[in-house]
Amino acid sequence: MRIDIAAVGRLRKGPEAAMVADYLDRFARTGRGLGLSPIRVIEVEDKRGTGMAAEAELLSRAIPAGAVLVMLDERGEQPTSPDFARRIAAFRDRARDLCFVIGGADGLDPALRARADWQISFGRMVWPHMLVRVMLAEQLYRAATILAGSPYHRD
Ligand SMILES: C[S@@+](CC[C@H](N)C(=O)[O-])C[C@H]1O[C@@H](n2cnc3c(N)ncnc32)[C@H](O)[C@@H]1O
Repeated sequence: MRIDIAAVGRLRKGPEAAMVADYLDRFARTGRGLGLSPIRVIEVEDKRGTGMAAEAELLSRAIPAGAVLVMLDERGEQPTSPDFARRIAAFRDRARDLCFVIGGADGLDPALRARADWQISFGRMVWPHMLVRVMLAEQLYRAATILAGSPYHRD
């Protein structure tokens, strides 16, 4: 199963980039025996000033055809980590690829959000999009450890 993260903006070298790289590296190692390919991050230009619609256009072009669209949005569903892992496994078992989408400073264009197959939230507070990348990378790694039965996650 292929998992991509399509995100607005370029993550510069720094603590967030180091954390994302670390979690994605751990995911790649844990996911190898689980039928989960290494995660690819696709960055699109931050079009602050020209509006969300321009970013939505770039994101639409970046999203792989046929992928299940999982949008990150504070208004979305709040699954537990084990539920998140189970849902990923269910998509994998149906041979579906996933594309997680993270908006820019203005958020995700409503027309793009309307295309979501699943909207997930990391709580009702709004987080900076670069931190959301770190949180998503960690949750994906956590999901892989849950599916692998390793003791990283504790309820
Ligand atoms: C700074 S936020 C944009 C907030 C924007 N004002 C809005 O109303 O959507 C940038 C992106 O980070 C992600 N994000 C921020 N907070 C989030 C949360 N609590 N749960 C899930 N994703 C979140 C979303 O993808 C959002 O588009």
